[in-house]
Amino acid sequence: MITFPNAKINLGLSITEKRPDGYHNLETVFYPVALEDALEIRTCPQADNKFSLHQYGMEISGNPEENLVVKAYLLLDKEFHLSPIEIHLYKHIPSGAGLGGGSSDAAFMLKLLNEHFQLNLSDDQLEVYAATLGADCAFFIRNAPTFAEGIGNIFSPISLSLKGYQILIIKPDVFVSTREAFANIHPHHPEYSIKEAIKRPINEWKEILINDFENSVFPQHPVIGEIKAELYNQGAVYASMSGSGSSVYGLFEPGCTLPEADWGSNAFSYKGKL
Ligand SMILES: C[C@](O)(CO)[C@H](O)COP(=O)(O)OP(=O)(O)OC[C@H]1O[C@@H](n2ccc(N)nc2=O)[C@H](O)[C@@H]1O
Ligand SMILES: Nc1ncnc2c1ncn2[C@@H]1O[C@H](COP(=O)(O)OP(=O)(O)OP(=O)(O)O)[C@@H](O)[C@H]1O
Repeated sequence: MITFPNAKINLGLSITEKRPDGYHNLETVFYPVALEDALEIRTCPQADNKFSLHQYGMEISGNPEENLVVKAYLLLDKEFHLSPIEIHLYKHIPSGAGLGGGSSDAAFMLKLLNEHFQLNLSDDQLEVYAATLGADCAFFIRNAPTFAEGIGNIFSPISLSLKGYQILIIKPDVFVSTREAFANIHPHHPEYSIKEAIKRPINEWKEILINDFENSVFPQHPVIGEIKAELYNQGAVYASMSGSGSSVYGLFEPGCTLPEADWGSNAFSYKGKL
């Protein structure tokens, strides 16, 4: 059985307060994007090991046990004693990009196992499992435009459609640590609530929809801010860093030609439709 875990972008991201547990409360809108990994599982009842992981495409650091798809399998195996499986993961979503690639793989693995082994878990139950694997994971269970608060795990659906808009995502060859990005933030409540900002026409977002991480990440990695400026130069209606970086996206009017530019050596780029 095969599935295609997709990426997300953040439309606005306010870090509102630091919590006693060290995490931060935030507000953001998650929006799914059709940049996808591929994830396949096959049951191997006779296998000696519970799982084997075969990876292709972009490399991910860490041992198989640290891969979020394996963590997702072991989480459900603890409860439901699943058959051994072979996992094939093709990585196309860059890591350390703020695109939620690892989180998406984990959530899609839970959904895949639920279907494959007929566990009959509801979306609510899957979200609870997903939330234990990472801050962004639960979003990918329902995978629809969502306003998120808390540590990024309390959801309310929003009616927002960017259908027809085009997206260009650029990830320069720069690694931003999410943990460090949070550590450099001075939390505050936004002047213009993201929930309200998102209701305004897209051509007004430039002034009112802000990702708080840009202020702390751009000075350390100027190339990321330069890409954002270039996306506006080239006609983006809205441009922003996603999550804690290092990727930046631009939204472009339906039908316009997306820019071709030299985004720097080893930069990753993706063009698609929302
Ligand atoms: C910034 C976002 O990308 C917004 O979409 C996410 O909140 C980050 O999610 P993520 O990469 O899945 O983050 P995790 O792997 O769960 O956490 C990495 C580290 O970021 C910090 N962290 C994360 C989420 C949060 N709400 N507050 C935090 O302070 C913690 O130090 C944590 O140890
Ligand atoms: N299946 C996986 N795909 C990608 N990264 C994984 C996976 N499993 C574990 N990881 C680890 O998770 C870390 C972050 O990966 P991820 O792709 O979620 O990045 P991100 O861009 O920081 O996402 P986010 O938007 O959640 O901040 C990487 O350092 C990687 O070692």
